[in-house]
Amino acid sequence: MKNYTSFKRNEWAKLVPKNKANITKEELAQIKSLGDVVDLTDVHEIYTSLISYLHLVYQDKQQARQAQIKFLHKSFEPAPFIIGISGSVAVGKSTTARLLQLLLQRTYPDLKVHLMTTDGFIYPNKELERQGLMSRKGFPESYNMALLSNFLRDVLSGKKDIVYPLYSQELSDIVPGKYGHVKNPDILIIEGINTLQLPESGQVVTSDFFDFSIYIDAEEDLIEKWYMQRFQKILKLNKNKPDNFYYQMANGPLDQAMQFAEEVWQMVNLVNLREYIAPTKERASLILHKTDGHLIDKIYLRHI
Ligand SMILES: Nc1ncnc2c1ncn2[C@@H]1O[C@H](COP(=O)(O)OP(=O)(O)O)[C@@H](O)[C@H]1O
Ligand SMILES: CC(C)(COP(=O)(O)O)[C@@H](O)C(=O)NCCC(=O)O
Repeated sequence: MKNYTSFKRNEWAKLVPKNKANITKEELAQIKSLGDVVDLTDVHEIYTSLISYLHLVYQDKQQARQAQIKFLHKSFEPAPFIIGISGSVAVGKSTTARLLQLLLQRTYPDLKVHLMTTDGFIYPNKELERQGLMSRKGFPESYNMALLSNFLRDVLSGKKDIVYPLYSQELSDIVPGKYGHVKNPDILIIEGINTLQLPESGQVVTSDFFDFSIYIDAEEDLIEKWYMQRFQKILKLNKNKPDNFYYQMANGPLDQAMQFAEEVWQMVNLVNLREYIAPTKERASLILHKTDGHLIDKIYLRHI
C-alpha cells in the first residue's frame, strides 16, 4: 500500500514507550462483547500508541478551528472530533470502538466521548421488505444515507440533542420507538460497515465529516469464522426468548441453523465485503490488520 507506513506490532508499540493507559482488568471486562478475549497486551502494545497519535490529530484540529474562527471573526462554537471505524460485518468494529471509547474516556476524563453505530440508519425490515431489499441488508441501498448525512450535519452544527435510530442484532431489526441521543460530545466515535463508502452522486460523503478513520482488516476465512462463532453465541443467548428473531432457530437443529448462517455469510456479508466494504480500505487514516484470535499483527498509518 503506497500511501501508508506499515508497522509490525512491536514496531508500533515502540513509538510510545511509556504505558499511559492505566486500565484495569475489571474495566476491560466491561467492553468485551459476547465474551471475547481482548487482553491487556493489546491495550499496551496497540492502543497506547493509537491514543497518543489521536491526541496529536485532535490538537491539530482544535488549532485549525481556532485559526479559522479568528479569520472569520466568529465566536468559538464547540464541534465534536469525529472518528469513523469501518470493516466487514463481524470483523470486530464494535469491540474495537468500545475499547477506544473506554481508553479515550480514561485518558481524557474531562472530555465527553460518545459511541454509536450506523446500523441504526438501515431501513426497518418492513421497509426493506417493501422495497424487496431483505437479502441486501448491509448493502449501500439498505441504508438511509440522506438521514445519516443530515444527522452528521446536525452533529457538526453544534445542535444540543440529536436523536438517531437504534438497531438490534438480536431482533435483526430497528428497535421500534427507541432512540440514541448525541448531546454535544467532544469526541464522537461512529462505527459501521458503510462509514468509508462513497455515496451515489449528489449525496454527501460520510467520511467528509471524519477527523480520523480506522479500517479493521482480516482474511476472509477468519472473519467468516468470527461471524459463525458470534451467530452461535446469539443463538445461545436467545434460546429462551420467544419474541426473538433467532428463537425458532435456537430451538431447532443446530446444523440447520449453522447452514442458514453459512448461507447468509456467503450470499450477503461476503459479497458485501468484496464489493462494497474492502474497496474502501485505503481511504482510512489507519488500518488495523488482525490475525488468529483477533490479535492485531500489522498496523498501517496513512501519510498526510
Ligand atoms: N479483540 C477481540 N478478541 C476476541 N474476540 C473478539 C474481539 N473483537 C471481536 N471479537 C468477537 O468477534 C465477533 C465480532 O465482533 P463484533 O465487535 O461484534 O464485530 P462487528 O461490530 O465488526 O460486527 C464477536 O463475537 C466478538 O465477541
Ligand atoms: C446490520 C449489519 C449489516 C451490521 O453489521 P455489524 O454491525 O454486525 O458489522 C449486519 O449485522 C447484518 O444484519 N447483516 C445482514 C445479514 C446478517 O444477518 O448477517
